[in-house]
Formats: sequence, C-alpha cells, structure tokens
Amino acid sequence: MPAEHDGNELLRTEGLAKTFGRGKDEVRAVDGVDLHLRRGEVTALVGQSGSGKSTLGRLLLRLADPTAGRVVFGGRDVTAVRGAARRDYWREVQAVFQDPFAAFHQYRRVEATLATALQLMPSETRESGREAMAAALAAVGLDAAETLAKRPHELSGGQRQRVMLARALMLRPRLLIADEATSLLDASVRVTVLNLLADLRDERGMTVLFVTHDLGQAYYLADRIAVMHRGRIVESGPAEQVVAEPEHPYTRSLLADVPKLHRSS
Ligand SMILES: Nc1ncnc2c1ncn2[C@@H]1O[C@H](COP(=O)(O)OP(=O)(O)OP(=O)(O)O)[C@@H](O)[C@H]1O
Repeated sequence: MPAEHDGNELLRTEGLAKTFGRGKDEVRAVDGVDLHLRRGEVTALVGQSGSGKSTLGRLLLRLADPTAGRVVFGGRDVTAVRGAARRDYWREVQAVFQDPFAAFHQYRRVEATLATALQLMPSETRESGREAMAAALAAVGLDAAETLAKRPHELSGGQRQRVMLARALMLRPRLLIADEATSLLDASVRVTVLNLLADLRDERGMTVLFVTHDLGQAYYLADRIAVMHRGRIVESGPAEQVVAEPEHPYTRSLLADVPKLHRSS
C-alpha cells in the first residue's frame, strides 16, 4: 500500500517501533509501522493476540514512548508531546477499551466518571459540563436522568461501554481509538455499538481506529483494514479488497477463521 500524504490524512506513523526487553528476551512489539488514518473513515487494525495492536494503540495515545519512529497528527509531530501539550492532544484523541469496568472505579457513579472528562476540557467550557454530559449520553442512546446516578454494576455491559463512549465524545475528539471495545459484549449489543461507531463516522465525520482480533467485525464496520502480524502491518487497503483478495497468507488464515458477527465470541 503506497503512503498517502493527501489532505485527507488525520494521523500517520512513520517507522514506528516499540521494543521490550533486551538480548534474547527482546520483543519487537511494534516493528516499523507506517499507518495512515484518513479523516472521517473507520480503519480497522486487525491481528491475533500478541500481534502488537494494543502496544501500537498506546503509542498513538502517547501512553508509551516509541523506541523509534514518529507519530504525526493533523500535520504536527506529536511523538514526544508531554505535560500540557499531551493533555491538549488527549482532547483530540480519545480511546475506549475492552473492559469498561477496568478503567473506572467500580463504585463511582456515572456522573463522576463523566466528570473526569471535564478536567480535560478548557476551563471556559466546563460551566456547561452537565449539558455536555447529557448531550453525550443522548448521542449514545442513554437517558441522562436515568443514567447519571447509576453505578457500573447497575448497568449492562453494553450500557457501560456506551457510558465510556459518551465520556470520550464529551471532548469532541477528532480521533477515537476503540481497542477491542466490542469484544466482551453479547452479539446483539455488539452490533448496536458497532452501528453507533458507524453513526459517529457518518454523522460527525469522526475518524475511528477500530482495534480488533476479529476480521468479521472489521469488515462489518471499517472502510479500510490494516492487518498486523508480529509487530508489522502486513497488508492494508479498502475493507472489500482485503477481504475479497487477501494478499498475505496471514490475512488468509484470519479469514478462514472469521467468527460470524452474530456469534457471541
Ligand atoms: N510491557 C511489556 N513488557 C514486555 N513485553 C510486552 C509488554 N507489552 C507487550 N509486550 C509484548 O509485546 C507483544 C505485543 O503485545 P500487545 O499486547 O501489543 O499485542 P496485542 O495484539 O494487543 O494482543 P492482545 O490483544 O492479547 O492484547 C507481545 O509479545 C507482548 O507479550
């Protein structure tokens, strides 16, 4: 796949790498990745467990420092942003993860969880925090009056994941990274969340990086698919093309093992 340096590009990585350990224990979790995310598109990053997807996601989020390479967001090199500049970056790039329980305190009410997003908002807009919470909950199909006082155990898995999406949306990010965000959900709820991500793209023009081990879900949702294997992107292109005419043997092996979307695992 040739590099795309068109005006539609929101994020790109250049030779991005992350190595853990040394000598014989060395693991090249991310090994020279050139990833391109276009504005207003869903790109799926697909690979089996251990292929390096989460490490790449953490590098993009600036939660880890790369061993080599660059991350360019909106034309700006963000590879080494820290402190206030990193907090600014997090307004533009938000993430939801597999287990919404893990990210937040078990006994914390939804309102307190959503309030943590306000800390990242510019102070002049914090006044309207409650409205921002209600609007974000409405955008994910939840009612503020019913939801704000609830604790995680009073919500279903799908509702919890939608609360985490609402939290991310409050910051109106330009890029949303969804890392196995639908993996633990029941099949019907999973389709609801996948459709919600599609709506965010279609109605808000949001750019989404959808990280998954499941090529079936990737095909359902994504405009483009990048296949990751042993720290490298081994194949990428329009979703139709990658699925219909896979070039790499690893992609073909993933295809042979596509779980049906309506199955729960
Ligand atoms: N902090 C770390 N220290 C050492 N090795 C690590 C660390 N984080 C990840 N690795 C290794 O890097 C490789 C890629 O891991 P990573 O979690 O990114 O893969 P993944 O595709 O996201 O898999 P999963 O879906 O199971 O999380 C694995 O071999 C893993 O053991």
